Amino acid sequence: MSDLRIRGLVKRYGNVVALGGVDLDVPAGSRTAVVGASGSGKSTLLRLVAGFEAPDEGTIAFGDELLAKGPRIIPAHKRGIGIVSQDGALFPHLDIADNIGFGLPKELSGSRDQRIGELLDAVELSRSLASRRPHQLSGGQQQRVALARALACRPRLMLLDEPFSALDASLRQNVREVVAHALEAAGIASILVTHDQAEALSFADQVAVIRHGEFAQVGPPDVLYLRPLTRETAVFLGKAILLPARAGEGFVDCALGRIPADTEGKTGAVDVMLRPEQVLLHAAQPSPVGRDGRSIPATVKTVRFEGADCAIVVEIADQALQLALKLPSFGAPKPGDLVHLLVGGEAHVF
Ligand SMILES: Nc1ncnc2c1ncn2[C@@H]1O[C@H](COP(=O)(O)OP(=O)(O)OP(=O)(O)O)[C@@H](O)[C@H]1O
Repeated sequence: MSDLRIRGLVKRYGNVVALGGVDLDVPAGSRTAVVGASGSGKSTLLRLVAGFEAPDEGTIAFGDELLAKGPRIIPAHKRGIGIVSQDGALFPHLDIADNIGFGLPKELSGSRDQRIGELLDAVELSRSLASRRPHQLSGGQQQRVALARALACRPRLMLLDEPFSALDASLRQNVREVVAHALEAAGIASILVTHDQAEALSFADQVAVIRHGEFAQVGPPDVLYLRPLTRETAVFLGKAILLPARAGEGFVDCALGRIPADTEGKTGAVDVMLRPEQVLLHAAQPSPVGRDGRSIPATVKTVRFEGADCAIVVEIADQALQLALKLPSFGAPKPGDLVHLLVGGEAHVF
């Protein structure tokens, strides 16, 4: 199986540059997520890869096979690419078996039922649902049928266009895991477009952050989350604590004391980023460790219960600095409590 290679892809709509020259490699069997705000160019990229539209410039290829070279394109139905859209787009007048069977080659007639059964298994749906119509299934079940239908023709790439966005939060995670597992089992590469950062980070091996038609950063999810190239990407991907600091070799001095950091040759005044979950909170000891030690005394200002976690604001007294943290609700402190802050892991230096 070949990798998908996108080079210098440009798409304009009149004066609007929807894609400003993007490069992307999607290795065979891997999962890529493209995440960006509304209007950033996600759907445009998907439409060009699917073959629904032609680029103005650039190439899309599988190995040596060119799918698009500027406006000259291979049509969508000859690309071997499957698509699952936001609403699943199942045929309402066909039952589930026929919806899935729609994608199967005609010559398969004898083993058709067997294959439909296997596809239902692959997306973890009971075979007993085969005779129902789409409206007799839940939203999550419908999306799994949509995936089964798209898997039926054994595509070399699956495009997932916000397929989980209409589902409620707990179901979304479950369907996402089923989809990821089914794609992995079938060895099919995928591109998920989403505006949901957590979804992108948890689904993919590779995440591309798109902004104004260009990739701000492409890489493994943990690298993007912990080592974003810019502050903008840092705050787009999750809550961030941004602090001024002075960098030495492998560490920084900041309001949270001296902490290890990926300084990579940078010295002097820098900005650093920590994720809130890196700041751990301990009940104050009888003799607090001072700023020159490893933990920093602080006062809890507010605690907001959010279920499993709670949002806590602490103030580092002598710095008049407030930090917003996230902690497990179980055993959380109360407003007014004196606590110690201890940083886990490295700070990221910009
Ligand atoms: N057919 C079109 N004609 C004119 N402009 C378009 C067309 N399609 C997209 N655009 C513009 O191109 C830009 C990128 O649009 P695109 O739909 O790719 O964004 P998106 O990231 O998918 O947004 P959303 O998350 O809201 O779906 C936007 O500025 C949009 O207005």
